[in-house]
Amino acid sequence: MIKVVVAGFTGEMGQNTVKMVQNTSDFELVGVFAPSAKGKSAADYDLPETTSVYGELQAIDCEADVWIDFTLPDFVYQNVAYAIEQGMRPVVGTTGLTAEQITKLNELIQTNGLGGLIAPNFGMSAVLLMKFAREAAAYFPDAEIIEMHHPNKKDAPSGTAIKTAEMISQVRQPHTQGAEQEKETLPGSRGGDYEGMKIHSVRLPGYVAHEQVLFGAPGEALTIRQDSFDRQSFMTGVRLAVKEVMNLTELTVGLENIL
Ligand SMILES: NC(=O)C1=CN([C@@H]2O[C@H](COP(=O)(O)OP(=O)(O)OC[C@H]3O[C@@H](n4cnc5c(N)ncnc54)[C@H](OP(=O)(O)O)[C@@H]3O)[C@@H](O)[C@H]2O)C=CC1
Ligand SMILES: O=C(O)C1=N[C@H](C(=O)O)C[C@H](O)C1
Repeated sequence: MIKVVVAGFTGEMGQNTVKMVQNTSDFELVGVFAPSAKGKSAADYDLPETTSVYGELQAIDCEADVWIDFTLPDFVYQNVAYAIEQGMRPVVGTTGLTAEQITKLNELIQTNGLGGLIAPNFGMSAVLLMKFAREAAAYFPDAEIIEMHHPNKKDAPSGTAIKTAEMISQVRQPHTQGAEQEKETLPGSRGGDYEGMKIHSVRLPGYVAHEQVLFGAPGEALTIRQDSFDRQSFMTGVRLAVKEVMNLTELTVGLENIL
């Protein structure tokens, strides 16, 4: 039995994750954490009384094997560091961790003899989009990324878009795209810049999580697109990560590394 804590359990992803944990026979939901849950009980959320409900990070004292984090970019580092110090293996979906923070968390994991997984996207369509984009970029070095999400998303660009750009940059020489003397008459029109690639973030009602990578070359173009229409699309990956993290001995980044 793998004992699991879900941090961010009241959020969009947290609610889906709680259901997944409860519906997976070899997982046990031993704790849930969200600031708004301070002073609340399991009964307030229709959770079994064996599930501890926490509203403050430092109060979390339950014995657990895995910490699943779907919180917010501003708090994920402190949450995951605490979880590792409590002996839990992090499965991190929350985006926004810096390279420096990831290095520090990996050192903490090594010190505590654990393993962990960070995945900017647990969806198979997104994992494949990033792999295909890296393959295409070797032949089409001029690319722009458009990510589209629901209007409640706090960070831009998405972690998936940044990971996509990072993977493309493994096979692409940094270079500017567009006119040498281009002028933005409306600031921000050309989007964010990653080694000369442009990244654009769309936030609209009706969208959940979507990304397309546009490649252009003389006389031709290539577009690769993924769509997550429902957050259920992430749950297979999260379930796999919880099982596989028990065998990891370092902090692994990217779901593709455990497929
Ligand atoms: N890797 C992946 O596949 C995916 C990653 N994500 C990422 O997951 C994160 C969450 O997304 P989403 O569920 O839509 O966000 P929501 O805004 O719906 O939920 C955020 C959750 O974080 C909690 N929270 C707020 N502050 C803190 C804190 N200080 N410590 C702990 N928890 C806190 C909220 O609790 P409260 O009730 O107190 O407000 C809430 O439960 C984002 O970073 C997003 O990019 C999203 C989808 C897929
Ligand atoms: O905030 C979201 O919803 C999502 N965030 C992740 C990201 O920033 O890449 C993953 C997915 O796109 C959904």
